Amino acid sequence: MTSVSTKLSRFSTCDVSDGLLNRNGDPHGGFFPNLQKWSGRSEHSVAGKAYTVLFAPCDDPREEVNYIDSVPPGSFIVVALTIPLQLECAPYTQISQALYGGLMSTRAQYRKACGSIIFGRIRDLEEHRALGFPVFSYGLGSCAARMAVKPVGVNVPLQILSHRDEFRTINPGDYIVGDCHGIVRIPAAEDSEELVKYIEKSVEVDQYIADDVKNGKPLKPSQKERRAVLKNLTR
Ligand SMILES: O=C([O-])CC(=O)C(=O)O
Ligand code: NI
Repeated sequence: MTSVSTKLSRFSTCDVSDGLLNRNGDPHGGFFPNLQKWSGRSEHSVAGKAYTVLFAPCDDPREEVNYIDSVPPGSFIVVALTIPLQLECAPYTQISQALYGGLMSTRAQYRKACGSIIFGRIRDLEEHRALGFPVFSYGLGSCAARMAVKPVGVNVPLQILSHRDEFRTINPGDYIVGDCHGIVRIPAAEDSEELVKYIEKSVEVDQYIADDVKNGKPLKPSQKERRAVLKNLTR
C-alpha cells in the first residue's frame, strides 16, 4: 500500500492548502508563512511526519539534547525557537546565528529524513544544495549557534508565531508537505486518507477547468460547474 507521505508528495502545497481550506474550512490552508526553500529539487514536493526540535537560550536549565543522530526515517525535521526568540515581522527570529548546517543535513539524509524546516537561520547553503536535501528556513547566517542557543526538547509541540500575535502549534507526527511555496501542515488527528481523496479530486477538477479555459470557456462558469462535485466531499 502506498503510504500517506508518498501520496502527499505528489501534490503541490497549493493543492494541499486547497484541500484544507475548501474541505476542512481552515482559513490558512495549513500554511506557515515566511519560510524559503533553499535546496532539493525545485519541481518536487516532499512530505513526511514532523520530528520536532525545540531550541532555547544557552542558559536554559534544561540539558542539551542530541536530536540529529536519532532522526526517524521518513521524518521531516522541524526546528523552532522558544516564543521569546521569535519575531512577528522580518527577520522572524531574534537569533543571528544559524541553528542548522550541512553536516546535519548529511546525517539527516543518511537517516532517510525527507527534509528539514528551520524556523530560524541555516548555514552551509552550498552543502545542502550539493546533497540535494530539501531545507527550508527563514534566513541564512554564518555563525554556529553554540554560544547562543541549544536544542532542549525532541518530539515536543512547537509554537510558531505566524502573524498578528497568532501562534500555531506543530505537533510531532503531524504531516508536513513542502515545496517552492513553503510548507503546509496536516494535523496528525486529521483523516489523511480522506483528505488525500479530496485533493486528488480537486486536482482533477482544476485540470478540467484549465482545459475548458484553453478551449475558450470563461473561467467563472467553468469553475462553478466543475467544482460542484467537490461540494459533496466537503466535511
Ligand atoms: O556547527 C553547527 O552548528 C552546524 C553546522 O555547521 C553543520 O551541521 O554543518
Ligand atoms: Ni557546517
